Amino acid sequence: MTTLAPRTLTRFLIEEQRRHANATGNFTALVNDVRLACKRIATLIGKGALSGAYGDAGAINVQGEVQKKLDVLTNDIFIRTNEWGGQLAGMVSEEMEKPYPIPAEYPTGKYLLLFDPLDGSSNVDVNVAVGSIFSVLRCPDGVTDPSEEHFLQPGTEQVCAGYAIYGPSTMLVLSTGRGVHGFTLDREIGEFMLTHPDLRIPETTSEFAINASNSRYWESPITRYVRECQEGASGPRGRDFNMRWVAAVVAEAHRILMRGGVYMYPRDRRDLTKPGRLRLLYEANPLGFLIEQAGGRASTGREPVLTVQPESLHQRIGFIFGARAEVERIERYHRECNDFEFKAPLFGTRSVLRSPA
Ligand SMILES: O=P(O)(O)OC[C@H]1O[C@](O)(COP(=O)(O)O)[C@@H](O)[C@@H]1O
Ligand SMILES: [Mg+2]
Ligand SMILES: [Mg+2]
Repeated sequence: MTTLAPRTLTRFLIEEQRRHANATGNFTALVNDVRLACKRIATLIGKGALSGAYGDAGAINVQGEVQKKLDVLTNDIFIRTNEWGGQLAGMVSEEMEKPYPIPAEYPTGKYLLLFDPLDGSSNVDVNVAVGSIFSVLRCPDGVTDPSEEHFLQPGTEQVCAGYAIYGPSTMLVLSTGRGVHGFTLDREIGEFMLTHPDLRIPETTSEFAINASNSRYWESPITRYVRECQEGASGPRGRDFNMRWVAAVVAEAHRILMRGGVYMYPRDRRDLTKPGRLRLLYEANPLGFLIEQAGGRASTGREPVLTVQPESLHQRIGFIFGARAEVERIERYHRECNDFEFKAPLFGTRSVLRSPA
């Protein structure tokens, strides 16, 4: 009697590596370290209130948000697990104002790692799913000590993107630019097993996600889209829609990769200094990369999110993603809407596909 070769993340990475004749194994080692960071975080989160790490850390991060103890701890886990291996030239995190340089005692490598170590951290204290989101970029040639400008690459440049979700089970979902693959952590053997190969997002959906408490700040294309969904079978869409809101974009992205849907955290008028809620470099870009790789669409409402030229490390952006036909409809509503908000120069974003104005 024989057993089947296990379809593990290790095997997936080695097979990816074999596809590249000149591969050094550095990228494989990098994803291995990210995986270890996610397993460490899964263990910590899984202890719940027993971890002793619930509650606020007593500090404010660069976003002006109150840090949770777990924000700080998970950031430290990402840093410590990834800094020593020799694959990275630097890191950027939601929780650190400046890029993190690799300490002099360790060798440096050719990749940049950008991450949100704990997404949806307000969910932790109520035992609802949270996750970690990461993006891998190439460090520009000849740069060994990258500064902010070297991280400001559009999402199209990502070598790899992924997330871990710490829910009823822990999953790691990633793409190296050849589809999106989901791995479930088998806690007994400590390995991620390929359980969801080649994820695809259905082109249409009857499920949308938006924080409706912000509706008074929305721009008219979003108001129109949501109103038409709410009008259901008797409205212009001719069918009923369902709504969800988990308050963790990683969990929303995961649901959409699993069963479809559309997510909106659009630019709005709540705070004109913040053109959107989500962060471009370590939330929208990696999740947008996965969504596009799964056949969906990721947009600001006005342009593909992956083509936006970043202007700062912690830049926020309107983010709309999911079922391709729905996102294209929302983009059309933005084109059709001619009100003054649409042209507000305050929100200018530069796209690599557009010549600068
Ligand atoms: O509180 P709101 O407006 O519902 O915002 C929820 C959004 O904020 C975020 O939680 C931000 O992430 P962090 O927890 O990493 O700061 C998103 O994941 C989520 O979609
Ligand atoms: Mg986040
Ligand atoms: Mg976070």
